[in-house]
Amino acid sequence: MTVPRVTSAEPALSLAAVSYQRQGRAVLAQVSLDIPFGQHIALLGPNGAGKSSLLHLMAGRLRPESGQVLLGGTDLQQMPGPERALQMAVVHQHEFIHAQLRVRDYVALGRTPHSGAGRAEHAHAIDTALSRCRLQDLQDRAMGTLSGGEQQRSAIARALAQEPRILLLDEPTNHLDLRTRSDVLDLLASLEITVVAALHELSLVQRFAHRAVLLGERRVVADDVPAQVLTPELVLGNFGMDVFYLPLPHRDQPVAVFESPGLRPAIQEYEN
Ligand SMILES: Nc1ncnc2c1ncn2[C@@H]1O[C@H](COP(=O)(O)OP(=O)(O)OP(=O)(O)O)[C@@H](O)[C@H]1O
Repeated sequence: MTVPRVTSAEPALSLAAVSYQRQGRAVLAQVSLDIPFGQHIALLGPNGAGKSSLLHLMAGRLRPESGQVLLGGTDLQQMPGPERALQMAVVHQHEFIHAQLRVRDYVALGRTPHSGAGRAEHAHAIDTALSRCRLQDLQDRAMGTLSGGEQQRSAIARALAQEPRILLLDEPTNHLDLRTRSDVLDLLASLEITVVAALHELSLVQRFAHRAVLLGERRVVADDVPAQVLTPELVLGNFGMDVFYLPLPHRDQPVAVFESPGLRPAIQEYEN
């Protein structure tokens, strides 16, 4: 079966009234989303809101109870895995890491769907991915000897070596130190492909996302530009935190700072 080439006239990924349950309990109900090509989306929500489940549904790893997930107009469930892998790469929250594998060989696994490519093409894609994730110096190390952050960067490099048109990531900044976290978000922001990333760090959303989708109570609570989703009302209602926006001279947008509501009287007193 050949998959129609995805064109920019239709959404890269489309969820139509997708419902999903685990062990008889509804996790997502009637979720609909159209994700255009090149858009970067932050998938937000408190623990257990269904972010990972939604990413697994988008990746075709889970099957909806009802509704459809379409990749370039084709139902993902009808699309053979290798065809899907030519278009979409996934970085899971808990990647299975092959401890004995060299970093370069692990990243090269991303080339698996490109069976028709030549040696030079593979090498170029692997070198580019290693370089973008600052892994050139580690490429001969065994994966099992890397730190959690280095393994995370390797998992992202493997996904980039796949040269996908859509990249799905589940909490890609886990395990990363401050500098690497910032680098990874800048890297994601620089990608000219569709990116959907589940993120817990709300203060970083604006660094890479054009759009934020907030999940809560099995459905999409808000879906808009990040500033319209990370409003004080929605942040308090969904995360139980206050958000303050601080202008900084070197940034175009104010920086979001999250505080416990218990500190509100002290902050208001300071502001006055
Ligand atoms: N294998 C499973 N069996 C049963 N229930 C599950 C399973 N995996 C997830 N769930 C439940 O499905 C719901 C959604 O989980 P999911 O992991 O999608 O949320 P999440 O938003 O990604 O959470 P987190 O931020 O904690 O990673 C939760 O209530 C969770 O307990």
